[in-house]
Amino acid sequence: MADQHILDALYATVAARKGADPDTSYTAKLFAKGTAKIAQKVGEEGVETVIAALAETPDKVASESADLLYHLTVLWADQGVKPEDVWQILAERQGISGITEKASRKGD
Ligand SMILES: N=c1c2ncn([C@@H]3O[C@H](COP(=O)(O)OP(=O)(O)OP(=O)(O)O)[C@@H](O)[C@H]3O)c2ncn1[C@@H]1O[C@H](COP(=O)(O)O)[C@@H](O)[C@H]1O
Repeated sequence: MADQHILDALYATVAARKGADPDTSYTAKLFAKGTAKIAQKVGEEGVETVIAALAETPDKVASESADLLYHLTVLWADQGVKPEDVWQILAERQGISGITEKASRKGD
């Protein structure tokens, strides 16, 4: 457990809430509302993070970022995306400059 990333642990908790009682679990309530609501929450938390950056404090950016990451893990579980799928993509990108990658897409 010590070397498990907190997002992996959060994902495991979130995924285990599928089918749980919406009266006692906020995550179960989101799953019951469905993909559109879950995706909407990710968008809202993203916007709240942007607002915190533009008009509030670094502490608020951190707490909105935590809300965003939590809702993103709910979206992953809803979509059947596992954290390791995302980690794999990030690992494959390591060492590849975003500028180089963008240039390789020119003409797509
Ligand atoms: N990390 C979180 C987490 N971060 C934010 N939130 C909830 O996300 C909600 C976001 O706030 P909002 O004001 O947008 O919520 P709201 O107004 O009720 O949203 P609407 O659905 O009405 O749009 C709040 O209710 C927060 O409590 C979280 N809820 C749960 N977790 C984790 O998920 C675990 C399981 O939680 P339950 O499913 O509730 O047992 C917890 O132990 C935590 O580890």
